[in-house]
Amino acid sequence: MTVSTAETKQNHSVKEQLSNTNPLIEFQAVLKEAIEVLRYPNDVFEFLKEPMRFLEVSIPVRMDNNTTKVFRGYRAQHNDANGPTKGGIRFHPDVTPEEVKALSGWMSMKCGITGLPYGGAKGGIVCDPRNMSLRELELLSRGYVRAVSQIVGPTKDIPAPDMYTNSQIMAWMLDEYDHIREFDSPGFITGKPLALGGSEGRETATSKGVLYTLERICELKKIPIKEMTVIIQGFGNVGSFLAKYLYELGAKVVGISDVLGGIYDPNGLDIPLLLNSRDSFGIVSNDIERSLSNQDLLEKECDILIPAAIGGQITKNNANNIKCQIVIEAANGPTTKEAAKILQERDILVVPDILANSGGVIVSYFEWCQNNQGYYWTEEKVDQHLKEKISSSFEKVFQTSQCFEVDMRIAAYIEGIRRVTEASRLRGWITW
Ligand SMILES: NC(=O)C1=CN([C@@H]2O[C@H](COP(=O)(O)OP(=O)(O)OC[C@H]3O[C@@H](n4cnc5c(N)ncnc54)[C@H](O)[C@@H]3O)[C@@H](O)[C@H]2O)C=CC1
Ligand SMILES: O=C(O)CCC(=O)C(=O)O
Repeated sequence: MTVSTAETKQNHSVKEQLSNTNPLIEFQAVLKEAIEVLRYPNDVFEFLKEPMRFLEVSIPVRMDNNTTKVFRGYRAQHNDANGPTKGGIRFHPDVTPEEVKALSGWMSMKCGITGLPYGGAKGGIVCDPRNMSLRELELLSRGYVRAVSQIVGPTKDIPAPDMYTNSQIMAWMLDEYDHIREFDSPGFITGKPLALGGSEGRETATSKGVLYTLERICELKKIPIKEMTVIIQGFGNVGSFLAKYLYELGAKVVGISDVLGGIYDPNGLDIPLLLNSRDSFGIVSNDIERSLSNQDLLEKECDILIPAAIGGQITKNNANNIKCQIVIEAANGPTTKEAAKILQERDILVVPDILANSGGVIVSYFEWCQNNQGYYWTEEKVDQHLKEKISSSFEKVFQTSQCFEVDMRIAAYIEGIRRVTEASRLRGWITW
């Protein structure tokens, strides 16, 4: 697959925008504010601002043209006081150590809010999977597992899919781990195919979680979803299922995008057609015209804006131009702290990533429980438990935001920090 000029331009402008945002600094800034609201000592900030463990590895891969290419890979384990660490693996050309560290911190917060018996982790490999063959991807996936095998495992650190990784990549990783350990360990990784011990409902879990969060917001604001206009940035695992569910519920999805640009129609898009024309990387067929850039799409009028692609999309540069009532963060880290402040001043509600997209890790937890028990649930059971867990997490964060008079992001961090620090304190890792 070759990269088009349009894509190069799009990537270039995204990079320019991202160059001003460092996800680790973003994570640390909100962490610090939440710790101050809690009146916890600064030692807590010093303890949580970086992952407890960070591994950087080289992965040599014999490419199809017979040359050897060496890829950089990372695994960050933020805090394991509450249990083994948990978090996805991202394959993306722009992966950086700072991004992986921040993503691991966000995972700790997510697991804390939702009360899962995990700490946060995240992995990443600097690569462009869209320009690699299946054979090369398999070798890279297996090489990554060999390189990190000492620090991962079903009771240590459990990976899962994230951007540009999927159930097939999880299957190769599981197989490699089983070879190294010499026994069958389905609980090593989640988001794997059903035939290898995956869970019903994991593929759709993140988007369903976002949907349940949105339903709660609509109830609170007393606006029916049917009357909503929605824009979704990103049409991959999260964005595409979300578009499908919203369309089925009668909402008007007026804009979507992929890495190549935005597709917009104020009368509503033909979502079934777009779903049929997307590839496994969440890219819609080139026959469909992208009338505007990703950045322009974010500034179009709608009721609900859902960033569901990459981080650093809503910044101080465009926050004043956003024209919606509610932003639901399906992606990790799409809104910078400065931008969130501007949106709050403009009375735009932001539902934070660490709450809104926690459906993925919640169902990954159910998958791990099923693997440990060797007993598998129906999709209805998975869905019912997901709804219960995300709804109770939402109520907790909402109450905390009222109680401390803070926005939902700070409230979500407060819940995450409380749980991580309680376990760390009981273990004697921090004292005050
Ligand atoms: N898959 C999961 O279970 C979870 C995913 N997330 C987050 O949701 C977001 C999306 O993840 P997935 O849907 O799994 O990824 P994916 O790889 O399935 O899809 C990514 C989508 O984003 C688009 N995209 C890539 N680069 C872009 C750019 N520069 N500008 C605009 N669009 C771009 C792609 O074309 C594709 O449509 C990520 O931030 C991820 O960390 C969060 C929680 C769980
Ligand atoms: O399913 C998981 O364990 C982690 C999903 C993830 O990486 C995320 O929530 O960002």
